[in-house]
Amino acid sequence: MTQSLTIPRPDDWHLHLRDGDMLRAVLPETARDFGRAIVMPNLVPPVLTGADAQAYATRIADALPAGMEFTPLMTLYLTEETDPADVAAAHAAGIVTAAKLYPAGATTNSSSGVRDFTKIYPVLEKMAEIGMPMCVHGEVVDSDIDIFDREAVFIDRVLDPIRKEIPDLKVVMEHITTKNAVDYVKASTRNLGATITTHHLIINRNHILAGGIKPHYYCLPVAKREIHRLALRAAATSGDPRYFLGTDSAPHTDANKLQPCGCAGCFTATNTMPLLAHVFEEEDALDKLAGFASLHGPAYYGLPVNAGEMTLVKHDAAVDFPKAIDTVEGPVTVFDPGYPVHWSVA
Ligand SMILES: NC(=O)N[C@@H](CC(=O)O)C(=O)O
Ligand SMILES: [Zn+2]
Ligand SMILES: [Zn+2]
Repeated sequence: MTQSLTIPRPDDWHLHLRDGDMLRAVLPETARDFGRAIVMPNLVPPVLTGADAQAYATRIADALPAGMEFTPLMTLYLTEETDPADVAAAHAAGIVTAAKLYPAGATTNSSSGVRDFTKIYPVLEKMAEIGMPMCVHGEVVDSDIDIFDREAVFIDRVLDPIRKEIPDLKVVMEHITTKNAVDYVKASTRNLGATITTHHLIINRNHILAGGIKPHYYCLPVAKREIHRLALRAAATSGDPRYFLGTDSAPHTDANKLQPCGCAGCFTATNTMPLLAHVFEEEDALDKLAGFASLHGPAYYGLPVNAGEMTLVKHDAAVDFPKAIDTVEGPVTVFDPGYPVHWSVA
């Protein structure tokens, strides 16, 4: 029996497109399925100013293959030196949609991020005033905090104080990985949403570590215990509009992943929508996929839903996805859920 599901064309509310040859290789993987994406600013050097964002948006447009339609929603990388006036001007000009807070040292290319969060209060106040969302990588970096606790501690020590100080600031907790984050979002009354990745709905920390180390499952924030994965699945499939898809698809070449000190990131742009159909079907929640992937994100960001549609089809036979995509720098392995998937995009 062939089953199908049609939803409005989805968006990706957290994506790494990189630059140069890597951008050209990975952009079609996203543009094929997604209308828009919030494009992360953690390039080297980072996207710091409105002018940087404008230039990066142009490079993305130039890299888009003819005939594909895709709108990058640009972000600025917050530092202790970010100029509130530049942020406001770039937002008013429609160049940027949001600004991203990286605690310094928390993740890939975050060394220019923030150490003293009070230093960015002026820019956050300006963002609150103009209705510009702050996206946040929510992990503390203290070496005495266990890596599996870094998200929960960030909520208590950093995020909640910022939200209490600036309650009008619209916040998106990016790539949440814990029940603590799910509950924190659920308990909020306004100005808080969260993105959830595809891979955190599929893997827990056993998948990374049991039976041999799996570098392709290593990302940040690192996948947690099973109770957290289950909380994320419940949130994503609940229909609650505060949770929406942000794949955090983060391409690194195999050469950079398969190292004594390998890079963090899972590359899911290629097969995210079939994987989500699989997950939502398992949760008996296929009727909630449109909300999670296509409706809640635009509603939170105050943008229209995409005009087009996507149809997902379930096949009797398992579907083959590419194992890797080729780039000039070498192959980038596509996330493998470790089980057969029967869904594809029509
Ligand atoms: N998620 C990751 O593991 N990696 C991301 C950075 C990030 O989103 O934290 C990357 O840029 O590679
Ligand atoms: Zn991150
Ligand atoms: Zn990311």
